This record gives sequence, C-alpha cells and structure tokens, in this order.
Amino acid sequence: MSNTSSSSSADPSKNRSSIATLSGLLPFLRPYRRQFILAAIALVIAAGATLTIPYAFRQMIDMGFSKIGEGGTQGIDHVNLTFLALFGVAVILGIATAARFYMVSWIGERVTADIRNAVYAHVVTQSPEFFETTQTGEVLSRLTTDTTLIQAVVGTSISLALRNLLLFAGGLVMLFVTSPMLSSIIIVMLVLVILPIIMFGRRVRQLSRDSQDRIADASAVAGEILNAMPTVQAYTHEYIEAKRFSASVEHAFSTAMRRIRARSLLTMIAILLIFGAIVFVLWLGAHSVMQGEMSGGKLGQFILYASIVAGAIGALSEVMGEAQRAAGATERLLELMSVQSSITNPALPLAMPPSLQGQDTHGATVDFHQVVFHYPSRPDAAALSNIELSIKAGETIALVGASGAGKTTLFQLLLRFYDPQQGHVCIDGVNIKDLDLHTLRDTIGIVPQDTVIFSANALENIRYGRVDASDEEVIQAAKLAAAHEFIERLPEGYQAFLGERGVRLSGGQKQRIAIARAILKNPRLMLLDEATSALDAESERLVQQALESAMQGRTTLIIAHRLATVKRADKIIVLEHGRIVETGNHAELIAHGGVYAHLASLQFHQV
Ligand SMILES: Nc1ncnc2c1ncn2[C@@H]1O[C@H](COP(=O)(O)OP(=O)(O)OP(=O)(O)O)[C@@H](O)[C@H]1O
Repeated sequence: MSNTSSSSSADPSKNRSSIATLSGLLPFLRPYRRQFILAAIALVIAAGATLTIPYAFRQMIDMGFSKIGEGGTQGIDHVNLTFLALFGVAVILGIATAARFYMVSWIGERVTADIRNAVYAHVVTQSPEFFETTQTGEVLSRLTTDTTLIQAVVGTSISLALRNLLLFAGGLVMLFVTSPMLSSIIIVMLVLVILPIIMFGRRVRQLSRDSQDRIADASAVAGEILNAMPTVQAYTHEYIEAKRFSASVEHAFSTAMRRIRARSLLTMIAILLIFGAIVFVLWLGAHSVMQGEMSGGKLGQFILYASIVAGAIGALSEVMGEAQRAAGATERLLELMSVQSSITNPALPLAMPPSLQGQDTHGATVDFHQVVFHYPSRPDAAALSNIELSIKAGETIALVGASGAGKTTLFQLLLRFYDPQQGHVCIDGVNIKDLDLHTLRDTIGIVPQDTVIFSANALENIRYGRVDASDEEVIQAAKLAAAHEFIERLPEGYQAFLGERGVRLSGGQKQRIAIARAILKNPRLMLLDEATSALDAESERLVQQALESAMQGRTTLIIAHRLATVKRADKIIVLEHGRIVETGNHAELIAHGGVYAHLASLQFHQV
C-alpha cells in the first residue's frame, strides 16, 4: 500500500531534519508579532506568579507555623498576610493564564487558516503534471490532518514550551538560591535524564512522519474510490474496495502504534528518571534538616521548586513529542508548497496583438510549428511529432484519428497545460509561451467530452464560463446552446440544483450546459470534443445545433466523431500516431482513399 504515497519518507536525507523544520513556519507567524508579544507578556507574568508560590510557602512555614508553635500573635498575622498574598498571586496567575490561552489559541487558528489557504492556492496553480503524480486524497489529507497538527503546536505547544522553559529556568535559579549543594546534585541528574529524552525524541519524530504518510495513503485510496462509486458498484467491487481501504487504515494504525509505543516508553523513562532523581535528592535534604543544616521551610521551598522544575521537564518532553509530529507535518506541507509548476508565466508577458483584441468576432489564428511533444510521464513515446499546422481566423477544423492518435493532446498544448519539447504554438502570431497564462486561457473556450457539473444551480453552472455575466446573458447563452428549454422544465428552472457532479442530468443535457458555458465565455478560439457516446436522435440534433452556435464567428477546432461534423468543417486534419498524415476536405480525402477514407467507413456516426 505504501507505494500509493508520493511522499519522501523513504528518502533518508529527509529524515535527518528535525524540529528545526518548524522554522519553515516563520513566514506564517511573522505577521502576528504583536499577538506573540502580548502572549509572551502574559506568559512571563504567569510563570513569575507560579515561581513566587514556593517562596510564600517557606515564609508560611518558617515565619508562621514555627512562630505559632512558639505562641506569638505575630505568627498569625504573618500567616494571614501570606495567605492573602497567595490569593493575590492566584488572581494574577488566573488572569495571565487566560490571556495567554486566548492569544495563543487565536494565533494557532489564524496561522492554520493562513497555511491552508496558502497551500490550496499553491496547489490550484499547478500544471496537470502535478496532478498526474499526486493523488487528491493526499493533498486533502495534508490540508486537514497536517495543518491540524501544526495548529496544535502553534496554538498550544509553543506556549506550553515557553511556559515550561521559563518555569524550568526560573525554578532552577531558585533551587540554587535555596540550596546550592542539593541543586548541584540535581543538575547532574538532569543531564542524565535529558540525554535519553533527546535520543528517543528523534525516533518519535520519524515514526510520526511515517504515521502521517500512512494516513495520507488511506485518504488517497478513499478519495479515488469515492469519486468512482458508480463504476465500483457496477463491478460489485464494494467489498474489495472496503478491504483495500481497511488494509491501508490498518497499516496507518500499526504505524501509529509504533509511534505511540515509542512515546510511552519516552514518557516512562522521563518520569522514572526525574522522580528517581528527586527522591534521591530529597532523601539527602531530609538528612540535612535532621542534622539542623537546613530549616523545614527551606526544604519545603526546595521541594516545590524541584517539583516545578521536574514538572517543566515532563511537560517539555510531551511538547517535544508534539513538536516532532508537527515538524513532520510542516515538512510535508513545505514540500507541497515548494513544488514549482512546470508551466510558468513569462516574466514579461506579451500582449495580444492590438488589432485582434476586443470584440473581434473573426476568431484567432492558430499555428503549430514543428511541434514535438512527449508527456512527462512517458518521455520515450512521442504523443505528437513534427506537427505543422496553420489555421486561419474563423476557420472550423475537424480533427480526426483513431483513439490515442493525439487529438486531445493538441488541445492540451493549446491551453498550455504542457509545453512542447520542440517547436512552438502560436495564437494570433504570438508564441503562447510569451503570453500571460490567463490571457491565453481567456482566449480559449473548451467543451470537453466529460462535462464537469459543479454542485450549484443551473444558472451558476453556466455562469462558470464568465463570472461577471448577468442572468440575461446566461439565459441567452443557454438558448444558443439549446439548453434553455430543458432547464426551464426543471422543477426550479435555472435555480434547480444540478447535484454534485451533475448526477441529475442526462449526457446530452450536461453537454449542452458545457456548450452554454463556453458560449457565455465568448472566446475567440473554441475547442470542442464531440461526444463519442451515441445520443438519441433528438438529443443528437440539439447537441449539433448547440455546437453550431458555439462555432459561430470564431475559430474552432473540433475533435469529430460524426460524419455531419467533418463534412461541415473547412478542413479536416487526420492524425495517426501523433503525426498529421492527411489534410483536406471530406470529398478530397475520400477521393484520396487513404487513412481518412478508411476511418470514415469505420468510425463515424451517421446522423
Ligand atoms: N497524461 C498523459 N500522460 C501520458 N500519456 C498520455 C497522457 N494523456 C495521453 N497520453 C498518451 O498520448 C497519446 C495521445 O493521446 P490523446 O489523448 O491525445 O489521444 P486522442 O487522439 O485524443 O484519443 P481519444 O480519441 O481516445 O481521446 C496516447 O498514446 C495516450 O496514451
């Protein structure tokens, strides 16, 4: 199952990075400096308040209880005062702790939201090559699980760590002030304690990354299957798929258990060593009191400081575990953020030639010059070879060829989803690599075979073609695409919800929505992929009518599967194994008696 992950947990060089990876979060934390400072102030006040408690205790014991024993009222006053002071400390501690919690939680939520936005915005600009190698489930898992881990660290662990560091440092100083001798012994012990914690911490971190990877694998498996439910059920593979998912969940579970075991061990060792050391030192302290070298209050103060220091170390080891998990998550998110799209905008994009800009209804010119293209995932097989093609403004070109001949690939190159390895593609005489990607794609309308219907109503689904279009414009486009009538007949007309992935529409209806969307966009170059699936005669006629409208007044490239379409085209381009093998109109090519004549006899739907 692990092979479904494209993550780099197998790369040993990646495993060496540590909590330092968390520094990758700094750009996200920087904007919230002010909030950090406020949180830090609250933190210092709270830690300071905690550290005064043992001192107050000693006062109480040495000056209060001992004096009461000696029968003085001065002792009672002192106890009262000390308790009052203690309550004051509690008030300060409460307010400061709440303030710190509020600020730090706010930062955690804010930073996580920012990271989610940044990762998503980065992912949606990636070229198709990225989506060929990365499963959507994995990206989703990173957006949810990994960011949640980071939220835990930023929102809680950082403040816990800082608080405990302060308590540790402050407590240590106070220990020395209280009893240098006992403290020196404790320090030696601490060094012995911290070493194993660090050692185990490393292992926990590695295991935590593995664990996150396995969760991402399981999400990837689930994501793929949920998107293909009809196929899964038609093949009655529900049980097999559930088992496959279960295998990957179990794998994630056993990896998580390894992490949990390592962490349990870490906690046990830490507690054993720390408390062992404290008991030993206290034993020494008790002897000092018995021999009169130390007051009872002082030993009490020492015990409290020691427990503060011990508690701080315990908490720090917990936080280390959390931080290490978050370091794994950060590493994975930064990896995702650092992926560069193979298709980039030119530094200085050229404008479309002025004479052709604006309301020109003649369409764009298209030129392919000696184009050679291999898909990145199949570098040894040319999907297109030596394509030389010149299309005039307003022409309709039919692309024909057997399945896999390279027709769709021509579209992909025009949309600049990929760049050719050799040669270049021009629109209106400008190399599309020199155009801003949005300018280029705004020039092009596309009607794919498989229409994507978003979970929104009919109006919004068509408006996807041009988001600023008015309702009237949307309806006009629907009329041109022969979609108006069927939409009107839907229970709520244009407001009818079309369902996730358009499950409530027929194939022909979906296509007409897609055509309306493309017409609304009003592009100068239209790329149409005629459906291969046979529609009933009436649907067929309506789709044909819609396509006719879509072609009006613009340059059109159509992947043709119907005789009627190819007959109407100005020119037919015949592709075979990624090469243009014949060019001409229907009559010429039939007369030629070559590939086209053969294809025509086998492949075209007669309408
Ligand atoms: N993303 C991809 N990665 C690798 N190879 C691909 C990819 N997409 C298509 N191909 C390959 O490139 C070749 C051309 O494919 P293309 O989709 O352009 O064919 P087509 O003529 O449109 O076929 P069809 O009519 O079946 O859609 C095929 O051999 C196909 O297997």
